[in-house]
Amino acid sequence: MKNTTAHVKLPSSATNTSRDDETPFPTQNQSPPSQLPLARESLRPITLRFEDLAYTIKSPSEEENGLISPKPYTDRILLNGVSGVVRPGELLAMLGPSGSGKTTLLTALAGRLPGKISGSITYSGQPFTSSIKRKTGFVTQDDVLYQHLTVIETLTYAALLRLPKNLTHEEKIEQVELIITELGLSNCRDSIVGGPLIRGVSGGERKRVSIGQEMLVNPSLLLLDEPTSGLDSTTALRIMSTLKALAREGRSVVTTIHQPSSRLYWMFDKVVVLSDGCPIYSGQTGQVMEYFSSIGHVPGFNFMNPADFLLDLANGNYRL
Ligand SMILES: Nc1ncnc2c1ncn2[C@@H]1O[C@H](COP(=O)(O)OP(=O)(O)OP(=O)(O)O)[C@@H](O)[C@H]1O
Repeated sequence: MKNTTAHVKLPSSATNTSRDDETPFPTQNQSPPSQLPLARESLRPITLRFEDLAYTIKSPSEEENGLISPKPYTDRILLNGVSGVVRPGELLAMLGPSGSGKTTLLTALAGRLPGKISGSITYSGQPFTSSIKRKTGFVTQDDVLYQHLTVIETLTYAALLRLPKNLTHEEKIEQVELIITELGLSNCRDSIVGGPLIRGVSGGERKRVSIGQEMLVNPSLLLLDEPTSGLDSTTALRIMSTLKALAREGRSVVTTIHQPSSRLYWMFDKVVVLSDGCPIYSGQTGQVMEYFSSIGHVPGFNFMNPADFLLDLANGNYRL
């Protein structure tokens, strides 16, 4: 869906980009070690920084007044001037209406967007390389899992395929066991994953299996597309608590999310709010309301879920 209503366009100078950008978030790495050592290998923290990202695609021209356009293709801007930073230990959420560009931005950050992206994306100051790719986990919206395999079989096959050859078979199995415990999958470890025609694990467990597949390689950067979609609010909260714990172990975690409850919203350290590919806010979660009230936008009633307020803004339901 494309948002056609006028929305709050903020000049880039007005867009809040974390005032305390340079303050590292306290992570558990400074005290207890990570629970998920990839065969005793420690995490290498990644600071993900994206600045002034813009992405345009060529899309087939539409007819105007019944006349075929002289140009077969027109430029369509999917991202425009998006900036942000996520540090080890932080959980950043991308919010916005359907079609606002969240998946496009996440795919860009995962180094998987085809074509040219202008602006810069750096990973601890470096461009995207195969070494960064190895340290990045990417959980897509539509996970592909074999419906006849059990949870433990799914993760074991993924471990045997993805973990480096220098690990022994026992070490790979050890890694699978750690993930099963870490992600709370012990109760369903021997249940089949299932699919549209075969009843298997629950939606929340299935999501955790998808996250587990990416956790196998002990990623320093974890990117997730709508990990809570289709889940009830309690299960969504449990998944987000898991992601927050993974972040606090020293990972940088970025997730897209559609309509978080206020309990979920307050779990994020930072948010990027997109409207038609443009950022209307990028910064600390706790400063959102203060920022918008400083430029004349206040929620219609007290105790409004800040995420609902942000989505209203992104949909153009508030004007100056
Ligand atoms: N390769 C493409 N070709 C044409 N249009 C595209 C392409 N990729 C994305 N789009 C369009 O770009 C816009 C942003 O898509 P994107 O999937 O990033 O949105 P989103 O915010 O993640 O939406 P949702 O919440 O519904 O998943 C949409 O209008 C989509 O149709």
